[in-house]
Amino acid sequence: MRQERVFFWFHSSSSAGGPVAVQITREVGASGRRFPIRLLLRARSAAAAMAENVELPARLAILPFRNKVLLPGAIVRIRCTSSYSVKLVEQELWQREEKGLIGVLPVRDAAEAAAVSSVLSTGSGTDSGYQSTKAPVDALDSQKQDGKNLEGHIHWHNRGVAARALHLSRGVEKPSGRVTYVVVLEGLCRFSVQELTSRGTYYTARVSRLDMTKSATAMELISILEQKQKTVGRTKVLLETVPVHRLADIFVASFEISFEEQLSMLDSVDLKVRLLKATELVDRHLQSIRVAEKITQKVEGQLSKSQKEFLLRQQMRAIKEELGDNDDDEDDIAALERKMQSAGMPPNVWKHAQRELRRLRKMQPQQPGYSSSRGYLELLADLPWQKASEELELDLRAAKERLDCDHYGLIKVKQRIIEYLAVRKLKPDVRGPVLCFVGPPGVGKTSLASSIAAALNRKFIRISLGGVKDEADIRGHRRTYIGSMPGRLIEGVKRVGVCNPVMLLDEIDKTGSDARGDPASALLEVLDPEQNKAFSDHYLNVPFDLSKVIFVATANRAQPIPPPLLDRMEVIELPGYTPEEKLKIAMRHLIPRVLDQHGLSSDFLKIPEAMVKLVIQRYTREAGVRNLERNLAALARAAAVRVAEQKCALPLTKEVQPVTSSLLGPRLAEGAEVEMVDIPMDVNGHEMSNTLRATSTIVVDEELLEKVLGPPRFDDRETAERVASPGVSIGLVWTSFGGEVQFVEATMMVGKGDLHLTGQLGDVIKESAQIALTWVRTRAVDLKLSAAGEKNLLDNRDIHIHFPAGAVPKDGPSAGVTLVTSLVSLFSQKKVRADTAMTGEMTLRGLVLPVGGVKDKVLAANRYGIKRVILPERNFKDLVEVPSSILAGMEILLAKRIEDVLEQAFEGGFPWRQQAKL
Ligand SMILES: Nc1ncnc2c1ncn2[C@@H]1O[C@H](COP(=O)(O)OP(=O)(O)OP(=O)(O)O)[C@@H](O)[C@H]1O
Repeated sequence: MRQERVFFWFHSSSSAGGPVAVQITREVGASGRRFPIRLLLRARSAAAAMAENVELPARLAILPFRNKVLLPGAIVRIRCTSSYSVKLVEQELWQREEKGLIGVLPVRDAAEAAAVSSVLSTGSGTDSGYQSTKAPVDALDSQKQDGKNLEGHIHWHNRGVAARALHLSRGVEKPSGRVTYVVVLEGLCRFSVQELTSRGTYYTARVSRLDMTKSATAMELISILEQKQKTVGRTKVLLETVPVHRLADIFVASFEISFEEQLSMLDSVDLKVRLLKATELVDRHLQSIRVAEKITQKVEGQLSKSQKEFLLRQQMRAIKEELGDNDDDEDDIAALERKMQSAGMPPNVWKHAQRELRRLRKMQPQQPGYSSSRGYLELLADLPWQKASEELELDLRAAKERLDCDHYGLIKVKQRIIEYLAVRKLKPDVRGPVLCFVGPPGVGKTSLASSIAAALNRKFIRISLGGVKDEADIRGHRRTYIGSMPGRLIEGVKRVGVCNPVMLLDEIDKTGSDARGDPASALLEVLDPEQNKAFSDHYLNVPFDLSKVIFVATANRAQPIPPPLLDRMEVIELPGYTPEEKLKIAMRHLIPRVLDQHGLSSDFLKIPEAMVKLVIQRYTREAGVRNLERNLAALARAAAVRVAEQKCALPLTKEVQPVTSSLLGPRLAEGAEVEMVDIPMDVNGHEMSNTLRATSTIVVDEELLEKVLGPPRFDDRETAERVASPGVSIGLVWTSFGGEVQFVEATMMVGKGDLHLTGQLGDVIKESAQIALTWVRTRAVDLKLSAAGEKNLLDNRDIHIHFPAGAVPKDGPSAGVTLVTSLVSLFSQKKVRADTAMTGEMTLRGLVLPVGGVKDKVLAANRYGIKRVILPERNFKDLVEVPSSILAGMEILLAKRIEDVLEQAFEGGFPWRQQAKL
């Protein structure tokens, strides 16, 4: 058991008074366990008053304090274990009825005393000389030196303090049976030693009280002292209740001062001297506190806020570690904070993030909001607030080369892209229009956008908007929703990791609106350069700057795009490819890519041009090249299987040529030696490839084509078969897949003249059907469509018109003339020509209006092997777009009126000139 001193700092509320230290002594067990501190200040004030009236006996038993002074007013708790002190306490305090007084006398070793006495005796401010009594002591022990004897020569100080016991407790140690005491002593008044005598085991001294002398200056000093020590709480109570002349002792007792200073305080009997000394000590103490404060402030000032935070966090971490509270989660949060710090958020976002982080810190991981809060902060930390890919000086020639290298044809489109890039080069922060590539699937819209990104040395991200009907898909859900997420744009930016990517808004025409809001209006904000500087995502809840992003949009058709959105974009149309273009694309781009994707090279697989042509004609009927690419990939897969099989078979003999078991069989049967060859093979299998090169190159022929791709899916006989009966006509329409050939079938039965329409038709096409029927009915007589005497024939029949490919939704006005032709064919029972397709919108007056997508429509007819196309006359100028190679093999007929269409559509001229056969 040992003792330690504990200081309590009472801080003044005013700036003038510094902190006041109150010292308490407490015990520390052998194991290091600290016993609770009992603050005895309350007792002091009452005791201080009593000390004034204390009657000092002539003799006092003397308890020596080694290197320590007990001052009047101070309280100390000591543990007595030596026989000297135990005896003294037992006889003087324990066994007495009324609690007696004992004298506490400082002692020190003789050598030490000799060294200091000379200094002290001449020192100023001491009102009495330093005289020590030299006496041999056998066994002296005080509070600390348990079991240690004060042997040899020691110096007794000639002044001490009478003390009384405030508390006394007795203990018996087991198994030794040794008695110990714990005494709480309070210093009362000073005395001087007249004579020191040994009385059995301990000393007694004849003493005389040293009374202080009051002086006016002392009171003045006390008032200064009081000013300086404006304290709170218990210390204040102490100041108010303790007589002023005792304060000096009390304060000094609570300071950490040297033994010499303590002695000199003890020796200062005169109040004036004592207070002067106390003031000096208090001053010194205050100064040291102020200096310490100043230093701390200076250091604090130098530390930036974040450094300070870092230090505090480190401390907190250390404390938690000490408490065993430091789990992985804390580490995670610290890592998250580091990540947030390096994310480069703008100040307002950083503040917001800090607030959220503080919330997260207070939460337990099991708490419901924890993971959502964490996910949110992760997003904030992951978003590229500042991070951008470095834009190199744009080399237009290189960009052009890149576009040419990636894409065949598309000359106009590439030209427009180069113009766009040139403007960006001259004015990098230009708020140019958003490019929107419109065209059927597989014509290279996506790959063009990625080429733009490559040319600008920016990252590329594709955001699919197909089927997005909910505004929240674009803007995210508010965090109040369970499972809320950021919108696709913010998610995309997070994924790409830079704030200036090329962002492809794919299939912008496929967004729709419903009760859950309008995604197009959110897109308006995104595409508006004025607004996208502070794009607000509901989940993110803080603005994000999208102005550095280059947006490119794609759509299959421009028509469904809401006009305000279309207005913000520059539409670049990519029409479908002609068979020749497809062939070139396949030979130059698709085949090398497909071979590469399948780990093959042209040494293994050769697809001759003629075969590619066959694939285009017989296995695909599309505007783009996606299916073509798919079919080529199927060929490559089949080849890969063969090559892999050959790899297994080859090691049998090096003479195997070609590697087939049919050849190998007879040779082995003849008894030829089979020589085993080791074919060295590196990691990429190059050696193997070289060996195989000589042996087998698969060349695709018609047979292999059918084997792999199956029987041809399309041929030119289809149209002839489908228009084999009256009532069927061939139209050309424009769908999201580009130009298409659309058959229209009409039939009639006895009824009330109703019109039935089937085939997933939209409102516009339904209305076209009504218009067409009305047109035909009103002209039935002129057209000689009804038999004599059966004027109302058409009124007594129900008409059913069906558009095959019933699963595909259809809409648009350009089926008008096709519908009329189909009805006329039905009523006249004449077949339309199988080699003729038509397109054109009609009105009730019968005019054929110009239509859009002429090039695509002509290309579609070409794909179906249709040789004649009837177009409204006004579409004449659009024919320039149609490649001459296509036009060369076709007959384009221009119609001014519907009658012109009818005249061309039927075999043998005008059907209405003949008698209708109903
Ligand atoms: N002119 C071309 N030159 C070379 N390759 C092309 C060309 N046009 C298309 N391709 C290739 O065809 C494939 C399909 O193109 P892409 O995915 O860009 O089509 P898309 O028009 O974006 O289709 P979707 O509308 O379905 O998104 C890609 O592999 C692309 O490289």
